[in-house]
Amino acid sequence: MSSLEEPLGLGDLPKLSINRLGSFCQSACRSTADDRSTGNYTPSNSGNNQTLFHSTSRSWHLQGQYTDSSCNGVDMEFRTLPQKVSWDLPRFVKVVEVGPRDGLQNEKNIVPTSVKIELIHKLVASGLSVVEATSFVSPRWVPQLADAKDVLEGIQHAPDVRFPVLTPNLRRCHLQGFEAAVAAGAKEVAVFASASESFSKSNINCTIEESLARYRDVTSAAKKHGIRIRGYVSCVVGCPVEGVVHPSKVAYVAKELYDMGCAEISLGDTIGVGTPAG
Ligand SMILES: CC(C)(COP(=O)([O-])OP(=O)([O-])OC[C@H]1O[C@@H](n2cnc3c(N)ncnc32)[C@H](O)[C@@H]1OP(=O)([O-])[O-])[C@@H](O)C(=O)NCCC(=O)NCCSC(=O)C[C@@](C)(O)CC(=O)[O-]
Repeated sequence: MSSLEEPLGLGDLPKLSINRLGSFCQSACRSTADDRSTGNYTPSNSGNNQTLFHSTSRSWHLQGQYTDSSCNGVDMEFRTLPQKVSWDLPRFVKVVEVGPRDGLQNEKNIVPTSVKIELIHKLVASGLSVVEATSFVSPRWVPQLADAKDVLEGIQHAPDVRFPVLTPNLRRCHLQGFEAAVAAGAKEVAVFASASESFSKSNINCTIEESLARYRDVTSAAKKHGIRIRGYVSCVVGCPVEGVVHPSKVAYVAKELYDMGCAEISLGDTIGVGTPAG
């Protein structure tokens, strides 16, 4: 699942100018640093060769001759490749890792809490800075994540890593949903709507409008607590029951989520039908 932190219009996309295509391929093998605010990007220099990848306003340039033996033991030089290749790329790609939630919610066998915590720590250690940790949903609906409180309380929080959790409602009774998430230390939550009525019904047992009303409660409480909110729209291309989903429905739900304060909207091709035509 990917999402854009800020919507980029075509005009906002930077032009990528690369003097040597091969250099780009090689640097991609071992990229290490990515300064999102400036667009500066400096691959590691573990080999003997130097390369610099930087941006000046909207243009990216790769400078210097580059040979590298660090990727697959191949020593390549790209003198013969085209001198300049240009195409449009976004300034950065944000990865939101959802395995501990989206992956484990479907596991036939319930994964022990300690293993979930270890998984999350390993994902963070691999360099991921946003790891969706769990869901504060009904344990009747998703027994695999019934230990949400223990998982969120058990992980080591770090200032530069975010652990959003799914919250389907403010609460139903006792300490549930958003309120339980906050009590367990959540600093970021996600609400999840659908562009398809059938999917909404089967996933969260309510209509799209009912879900949006619940999420308005969640988002207004989140704003009071200074908690960041992500929004999901499921079935943005197709629904397993309804088939094709019209883009206007997706736009409607996304705008509602945006208007209620979601800082980021994930458009999910939930059943994976958004493949290129032809
Ligand atoms: C939304 C509900 C809760 C409605 O479920 P409901 O049964 O309609 O809820 P209700 O209000 O009638 O309450 C029924 C029972 O649930 C309890 N309850 C009510 N709320 C909570 C709560 N927050 N936490 C714990 N318990 C809760 C409530 O206390 C009550 O308990 P009882 O009195 O019967 O003992 C339910 O349908 C649910 O939990 N659904 C979650 C489904 C889910 O997690 N789906 C997977 C995530 S979505 C997804 O994967 C898509 C996504 C995000 O990845 C994007 C994409 O790829 O498309």
